[in-house]
Amino acid sequence: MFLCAVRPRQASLFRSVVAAMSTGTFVLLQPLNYRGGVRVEPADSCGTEKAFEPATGRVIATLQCSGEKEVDLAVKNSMLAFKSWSQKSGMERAQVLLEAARMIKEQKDAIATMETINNGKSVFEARQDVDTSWQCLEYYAGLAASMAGEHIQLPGGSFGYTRREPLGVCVGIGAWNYPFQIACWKSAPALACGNAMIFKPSPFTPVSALLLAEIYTKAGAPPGLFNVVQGGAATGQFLCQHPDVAKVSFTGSVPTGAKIMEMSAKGIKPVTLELGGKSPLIIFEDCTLENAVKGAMVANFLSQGQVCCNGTRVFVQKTILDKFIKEVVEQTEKIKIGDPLLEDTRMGPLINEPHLERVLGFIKSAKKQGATVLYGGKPYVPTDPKLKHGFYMTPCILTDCTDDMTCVREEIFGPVMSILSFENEEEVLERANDTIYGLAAGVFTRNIQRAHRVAAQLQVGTCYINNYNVSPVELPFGGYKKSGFGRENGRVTIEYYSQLKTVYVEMGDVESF
Ligand SMILES: NC(=O)c1ccc[n+]([C@@H]2O[C@H](COP(=O)([O-])OP(=O)(O)OC[C@H]3O[C@@H](n4cnc5c(N)ncnc54)[C@H](O)[C@@H]3O)[C@@H](O)[C@H]2O)c1
Ligand SMILES: NCCCC=O
Repeated sequence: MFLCAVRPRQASLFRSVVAAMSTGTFVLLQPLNYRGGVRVEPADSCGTEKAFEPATGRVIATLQCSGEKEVDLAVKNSMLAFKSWSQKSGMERAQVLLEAARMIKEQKDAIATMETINNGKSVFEARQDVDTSWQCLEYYAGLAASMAGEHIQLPGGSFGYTRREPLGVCVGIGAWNYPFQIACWKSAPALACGNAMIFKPSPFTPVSALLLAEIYTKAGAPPGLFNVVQGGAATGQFLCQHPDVAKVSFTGSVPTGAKIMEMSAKGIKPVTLELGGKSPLIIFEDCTLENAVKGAMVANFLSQGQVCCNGTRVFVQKTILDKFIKEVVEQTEKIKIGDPLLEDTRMGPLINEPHLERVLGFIKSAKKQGATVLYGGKPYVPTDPKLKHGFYMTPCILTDCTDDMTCVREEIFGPVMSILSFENEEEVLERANDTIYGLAAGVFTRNIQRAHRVAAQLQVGTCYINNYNVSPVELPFGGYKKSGFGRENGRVTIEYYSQLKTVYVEMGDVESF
């Protein structure tokens, strides 16, 4: 068994160590909080949490959940960093972000390996997540120097101008499905705007945010600019309720999002909420079928189906239903399930045992409600003996689904595709929009007018035309309805991490009463 104890200045050692690692060998012993530019044990704790390697079911770390005192220390430390960082020019901030992006690129394989060990997604996918992470840092580095206000001419030679200013210490709270990417997508725009950030990863995936923290420090960020506190709900609450926290950006479930908003409302803090979904994917008879099938696979089985924007309600026009089902089953049979660190694996384990049970429970209830399990949906034990306690299942295709079934209404967050049929555009639009969620949607058609007409009418934050689950950092990402508000990525996110000051300048005399 390999015991890894990596210190901040040992990044190159870390790289070679991780590159040499295989499934079933990693144990993390060093402190998991990051404050003031170094790893630290929390000053106090409110319990412990275990982090697993989903591929083997082994515990890789036991983390101390940060208590109120540790959260306060992290906030004070970040406030100090904010003082100097907020005074820097956009170009100066950009240099740090660009250097951090360069280091992420250089350490891509090591970061992806670590992510795979802690999260279970295939290393093939984890590398793509690392790419969208450094790209995000580069993107906001590019915007940092061009952030500017306006000059407004007023009567009598007086004038006004606006300054785009940072908010202060921002909190980022992450979900477990994209641990490194979420930390980057929140911190890059926050830091580019001149804020400091305290990030709390999910207790299931505490590891990769620390790699990012170390990279920021090495890239020249002042100590405390990006701190990491570990813990679960209680630690998250301490962060949201702290009076010196200026903003909370949250990624996670709808019920937790509601709590975050409530806590933030008490402190009049702006929030960004990136929440769950139950997105529709609409496949018209005039699509290119091969692309539509591939799109449905990407929309459902990426990251073992644990993706917020997955298109899990697959509406297929009746005339091509049989053909589509035949093709999608054939493609699903080919998915290689197993050790996520192997190059040709495309489906690893789910995040943990309770979640696996929950997903299997949805399939059971779908059967009870009349759906047909056409393919998969069963626990899976890989042949490799070291994987026998991992949290695997076969990808599942449900047919004969109806709009009122639980599997069609609720977010399953696992590899379960529900196929529904439809007759015409008007009908499918009404059904697609009949949900509390509004994160994403997809439409496959070769009719250009129809594609844009449908996209305009879908009540969602992102609509993919003839593709699915593509996340270029230049495009804003976020939800409508209960899938949240605020955006990540794109130019618009600058507005969510900054505030506007108006300055009035009098050029004449003050008129008296
Ligand atoms: N829209 C998006 O961009 C996006 C991206 C990824 C995941 N998600 C959603 O996230 C969910 C899965 O993630 P999850 O299971 O980690 O979600 P979750 O809501 O259980 O937890 C998310 C985070 O919130 C913390 N937390 C839990 N209770 C809290 C509280 N009372 N106060 C403060 N913090 C608290 C958790 O420790 C974790 O860090 C799914 O619904 C998925 O769709 C959304
Ligand atoms: N790749 C971005 C999607 C994150 C949602 O879970």
